[in-house]
Amino acid sequence: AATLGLGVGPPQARTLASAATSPPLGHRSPPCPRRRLCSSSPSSAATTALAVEEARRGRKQLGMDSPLYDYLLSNVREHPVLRDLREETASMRGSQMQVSPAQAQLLAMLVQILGAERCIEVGVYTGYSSLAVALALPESGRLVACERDEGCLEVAKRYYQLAGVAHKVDVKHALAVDSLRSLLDCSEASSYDFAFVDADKRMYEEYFELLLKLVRVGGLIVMDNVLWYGRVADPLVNDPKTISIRDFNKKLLEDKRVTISMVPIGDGMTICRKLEDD
Ligand SMILES: C[S@@+](CC[C@H](N)C(=O)[O-])C[C@H]1O[C@@H](n2cnc3c(N)ncnc32)[C@H](O)[C@@H]1O
Repeated sequence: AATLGLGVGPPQARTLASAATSPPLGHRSPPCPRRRLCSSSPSSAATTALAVEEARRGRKQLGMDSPLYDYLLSNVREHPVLRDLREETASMRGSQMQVSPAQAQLLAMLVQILGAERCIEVGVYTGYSSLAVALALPESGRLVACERDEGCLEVAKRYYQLAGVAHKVDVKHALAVDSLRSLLDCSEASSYDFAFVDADKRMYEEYFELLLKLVRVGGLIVMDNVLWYGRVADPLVNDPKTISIRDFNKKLLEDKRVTISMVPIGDGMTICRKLEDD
């Protein structure tokens, strides 16, 4: 999910019906959707701007035109409480930060495939992705949810209650780095199955290193926004967040401690599987 610092605007998490009322993407996009992420295109700055605008308008899938995006959304199974949260969040500042329903569904499936019991999320916002993870956990499961914004957490906690999963979520209201370090100080290294990172982009490398200590061998760390609206592929875009994600992606490609899969869902998520302990 995107960050407020991007300057991208309001409601992204719309209902399927309201998403369907958006002007067709094809009216404004180049003939080949792949061009949206093509850095060698002479109009790369324009296509990057288009991707950012798409996010602002609630279009949460890079490189996909309107009918196909609507079709994707109509094939997502979304828990009714997740849908209510998405609809409430749509009117809130920063709603474009929320992961898409398709992304949340993938996160939940990864948790289920892993048989995860212990999870961490970095960047909760109003709780959409964390609620999807908590719903996928068994009754005995635990999700450590790290978020610095108290107002967002109030919304998230209300929805954990509504969905009957509040007992599974351990909310850490603090800077995420401090929360992760305190888990390590409490001897919780190599004890987590799954982590999802969706917070400040300039801290990705630090979060990844801390989580690599906290996650067990075979466990997953999923990093969001790795395609950053296509900005990472545009050599003309060199703001600090873009450079940070670009550098992070480059390092991850060489990192022998994990196997990786960069999945072009939403704004891009890289799934990392830990191979070894230090
Ligand atoms: C992209 S949003 C998360 C969206 C969420 N995953 C969802 O699907 O709704 C990023 C969140 O990270 C939080 N955040 C940013 N920097 C942080 C930090 N250093 N420590 C804790 N939370 C942070 C922001 O307050 C924001 O709510």
